[in-house]
Amino acid sequence: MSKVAVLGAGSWGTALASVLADNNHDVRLWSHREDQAQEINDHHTNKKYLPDLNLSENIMGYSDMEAAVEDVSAILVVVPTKAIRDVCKQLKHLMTDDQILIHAAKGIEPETHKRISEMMTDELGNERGNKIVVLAGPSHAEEVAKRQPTTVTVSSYDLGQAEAAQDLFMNDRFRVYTNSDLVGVEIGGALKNIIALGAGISDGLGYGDNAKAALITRGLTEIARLGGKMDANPLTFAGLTGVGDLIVTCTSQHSRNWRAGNMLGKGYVLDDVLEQMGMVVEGVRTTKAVYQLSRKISVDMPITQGLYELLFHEKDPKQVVDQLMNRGKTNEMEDLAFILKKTDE
Ligand SMILES: NC(=O)C1=CN([C@@H]2O[C@H](COP(=O)(O)OP(=O)(O)OC[C@H]3O[C@@H](n4cnc5c(N)ncnc54)[C@H](O)[C@@H]3O)[C@@H](O)[C@H]2O)C=CC1
Ligand SMILES: O=C(CO)COP(=O)(O)O
Repeated sequence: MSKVAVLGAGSWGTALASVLADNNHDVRLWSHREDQAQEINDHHTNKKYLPDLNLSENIMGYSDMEAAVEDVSAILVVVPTKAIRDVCKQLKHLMTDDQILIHAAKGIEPETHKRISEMMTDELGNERGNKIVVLAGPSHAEEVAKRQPTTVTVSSYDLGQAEAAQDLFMNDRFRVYTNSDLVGVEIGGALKNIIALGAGISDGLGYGDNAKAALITRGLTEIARLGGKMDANPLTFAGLTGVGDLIVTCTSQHSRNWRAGNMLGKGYVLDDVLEQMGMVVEGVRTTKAVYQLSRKISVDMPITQGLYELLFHEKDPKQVVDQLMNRGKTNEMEDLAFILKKTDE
């Protein structure tokens, strides 16, 4: 079996480390906090992020990145989007060409509007960048940690690398598909967090299932509209990393984005919500990034726009709902036509 380094010991890094350990790999779980690495080694727990999980003896905590990545066959980066560049800068001089590089983060960078693999490529160079694998899909850490059935997708410009990642993770509780559309997989994974914030707000306001179904469906349309413009394959949005992740994040109380939205809908202010969450809520920064990007490349994204105004200009949630409901008349088929056109090509 292989040695694998997992960089990032939050909830998702820890859950994925457990999947790897179940597959009998030797897992080095790196944290930038020494006390956390110590807790993993001394108590085989990571109480802050997954309080009910007893970690396998196959998982060792590391706070020294150099030691964590030495001689491993694969490196998995699982930190929030805002820490990706920092981690890659440290990693650049420590990794070797033969190591498989996977990331499992979901976000778009506000300043540059870049996807995670693009940010990593900036830091690590094109040669390395072309081999990066993304792992995404409907997968809350809390359920993966309990070994509940979960499906994800891995994608890379280099299919061989994606298949190698599939082999590392796949087991009878954690089913891994490949998909060659890296852009679509990353866009779906990042943008569903925006819509999940909206779904949480809708629930927090006391609206029902009709409103949530509308958000999910119309949210998917605007994700696919932006994705189409970014050269994603629109069919990807019908898959696990599109509608699959949208459903789980908009409907699960495990979702940090849904929970943050729910508090906003109940009237809490953003700073207090983020402080109370204590874990990353990627949708907030991604909303800003995607709103700006949509303006730059002229893609109509009314839900994202409403959420941007709510999050960054303190617009009242009810006013945002009114704004969405009172938009001009639209023909649904015309709206979706570009998907048919794209898949015909
Ligand atoms: N939690 C989940 O169920 C899932 C999360 N994800 C994605 O995985 C990524 C990580 O999320 P979570 O693990 O949930 O976050 P988290 O909030 O549970 O943990 C974040 C971890 O990153 C570490 N960190 C923060 N800044 C750092 C830095 N500058 N350098 C090194 N480490 C740093 C923190 O100490 C913490 O261990 C996000 O992009 C999230 O969207 C994707 C799928 C599922
Ligand atoms: O990406 C996720 C599930 O697939 C996790 O979503 P949250 O960050 O909203 O918890």
